[in-house]
Amino acid sequence: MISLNRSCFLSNPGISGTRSPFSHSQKRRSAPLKVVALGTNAARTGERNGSVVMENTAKEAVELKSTVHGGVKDVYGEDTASEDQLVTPWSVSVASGYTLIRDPHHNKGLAFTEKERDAHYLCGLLPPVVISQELQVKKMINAIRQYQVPLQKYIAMMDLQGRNEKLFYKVLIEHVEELLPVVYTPTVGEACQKYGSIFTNPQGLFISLKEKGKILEVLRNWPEKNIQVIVVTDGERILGLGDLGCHGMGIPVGKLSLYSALGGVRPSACLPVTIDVGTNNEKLLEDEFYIGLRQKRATGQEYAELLQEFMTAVKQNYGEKVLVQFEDFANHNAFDLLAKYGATHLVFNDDIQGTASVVLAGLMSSLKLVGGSLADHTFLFLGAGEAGTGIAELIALEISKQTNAPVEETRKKVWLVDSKGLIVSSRLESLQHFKKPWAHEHEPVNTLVDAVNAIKPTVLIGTSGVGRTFTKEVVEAMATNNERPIILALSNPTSQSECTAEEAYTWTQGRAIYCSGSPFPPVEYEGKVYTPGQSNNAYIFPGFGLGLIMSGTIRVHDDMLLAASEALASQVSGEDYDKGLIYPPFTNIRKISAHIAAKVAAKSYELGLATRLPEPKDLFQYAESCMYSPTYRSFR
Ligand SMILES: NC(=O)C1=CN([C@@H]2O[C@H](COP(=O)(O)OP(=O)(O)OC[C@H]3O[C@@H](n4cnc5c(N)ncnc54)[C@H](OP(=O)(O)O)[C@@H]3O)[C@@H](O)[C@H]2O)C=CC1
Ligand SMILES: CC(=O)C(=O)O
Ligand SMILES: [Mg+2]
Repeated sequence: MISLNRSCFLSNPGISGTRSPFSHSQKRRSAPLKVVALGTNAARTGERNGSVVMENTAKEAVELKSTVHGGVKDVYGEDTASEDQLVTPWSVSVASGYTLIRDPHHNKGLAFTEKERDAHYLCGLLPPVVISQELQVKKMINAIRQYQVPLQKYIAMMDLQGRNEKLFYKVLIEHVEELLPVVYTPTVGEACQKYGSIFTNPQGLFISLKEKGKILEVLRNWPEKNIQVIVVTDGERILGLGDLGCHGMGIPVGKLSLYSALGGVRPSACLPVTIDVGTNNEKLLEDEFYIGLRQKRATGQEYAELLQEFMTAVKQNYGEKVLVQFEDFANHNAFDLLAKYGATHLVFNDDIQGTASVVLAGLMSSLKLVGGSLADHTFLFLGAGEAGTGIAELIALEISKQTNAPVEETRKKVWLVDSKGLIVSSRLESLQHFKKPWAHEHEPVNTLVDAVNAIKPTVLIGTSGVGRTFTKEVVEAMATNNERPIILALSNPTSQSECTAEEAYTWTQGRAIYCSGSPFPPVEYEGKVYTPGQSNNAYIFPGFGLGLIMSGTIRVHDDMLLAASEALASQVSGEDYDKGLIYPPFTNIRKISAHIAAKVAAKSYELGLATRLPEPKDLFQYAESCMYSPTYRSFR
């Protein structure tokens, strides 16, 4: 085998003179290229058997260079490595035979044609029948439906992802409303809680304190080189389930599968990462199946240094334009990381910024049902952390843009309650920095129901992570003060929802405009069926990320979040409004994501933050054309 540097990979993957036994196939444009790591680093990759397959034809590789490639120069790191640095000796061959059907990027299972079976040494390795991908989808969804337990469905989907990636995405895209609750919230929450017990094949990259000093090397163990999006967690605030340590890996894996299914970012360009600095979850530390470091969380300088090394290595390995999405960090780190790396990297905090954008979109569209402008409303939050203050700030910013009032003024339309009661000026000294802008003049109020009665909000938003905190008394107070109370119970998973759909409709006699973070089924109340909406950042981040990537954006700007909100709100149809919905259905999510991507990219060009020039004429069409398709390719 011949070691491969990037320039020859991009210009001529069918390298002549290779000693691979399948070298004849390398001249074929659609042969599945296999990039193999050999030597010392490969030995450390263990369960990959030192061999991985990259999904790139020569044509695609050249296209990558000219389109959305993430600014990578020295893909394998060999050109820039100094003599004392270790490198991974990558080389290229063609996947075939047993390796091909064990390779999730290229495996088609029974859909390999006769011709492909002949050409790629598959004869005898598969039963005689050849079926279409459509039939495979039908078979898979039927199989998933047989499982009664959601976690079994999750395991079956993860197994499919590890076996046949294209089929996984085709099933997910074609049955998105049915399968989102399986691969994402609420089931992913249960999967994280039981991650050690259900763990079989590792997914994503685990970077623990043990890797301190060699994170760059660890990144280079990952088989894919053209990474465009990284979703990273340190597992400290997994949904509303608290510190799940290394078991938080389910979240980056789930979020990135939505990046591909909902936003069309190629799966090979996505990298899930869990930073393991320990856990303070005693139950996990005592759990014999726990997969992470068995120690208390590192904090302070030790934590900061690991994150700094990670962020530096990411930029060095993948370039300036790789998007790093922070996910489910605890708020004592999340705000600081966003502020620090927002100045030097393309970073996005989904819990602060993605959530803000999705909720603002819902509020914009809800005006069609309740009337008035945003400035006419009063907002009360239960929960003043990442999600709560993130949403609050974007609402204030939007009102400020609409009314030309300073944001310090428009913030006064928004009130927040935390675990100690209403945030008011007398508490200012003791408040965390992200709560301080919300400490308005008011006498202390201890309970949510008292806050509802005192503030008389038109919109009540739950971001507390604590279930059933919108009690009957609270919801009834909202219904007394408002003809159509807007009630958003955003906490995930379902068990943490501030109130159920049934409670919201029953306690308001069907008048509530209700959304939850995790989906609830329709509710029948006094002979009428009410369809609850889902207010989840999954509407935003896939399209938002696509917009950043396709425009080569180098920094995230708040105006892009506002653009994404407007784009999402514009996709709500008259039919949706008739049903009392303030979000469009997820069935159209790829179109919605393309609209969001186009508006985000347009804003980025306007702000001078996009580097992909010239700007495409039709950004919506361009977004659609960039999207990953899970349809099988033919191998010659
Ligand atoms: N639907 C969606 O798209 C999203 C949903 N979420 C969900 O939102 C929830 C919160 O996430 P996040 O903001 O990141 O978490 P944080 O930990 O940053 O914030 C939680 C906030 O809730 C407050 N709180 C906790 N318990 C109570 C209580 N009993 N009464 C009043 N306030 C309370 C905390 O108060 P104190 O500060 O005093 O401790 C804190 O202000 C999670 O369940 C998460 O799953 C998050 C992102 C997106
Ligand atoms: C949806 C999400 O990001 C959360 O609950 O944390
Ligand atoms: Mg999150």
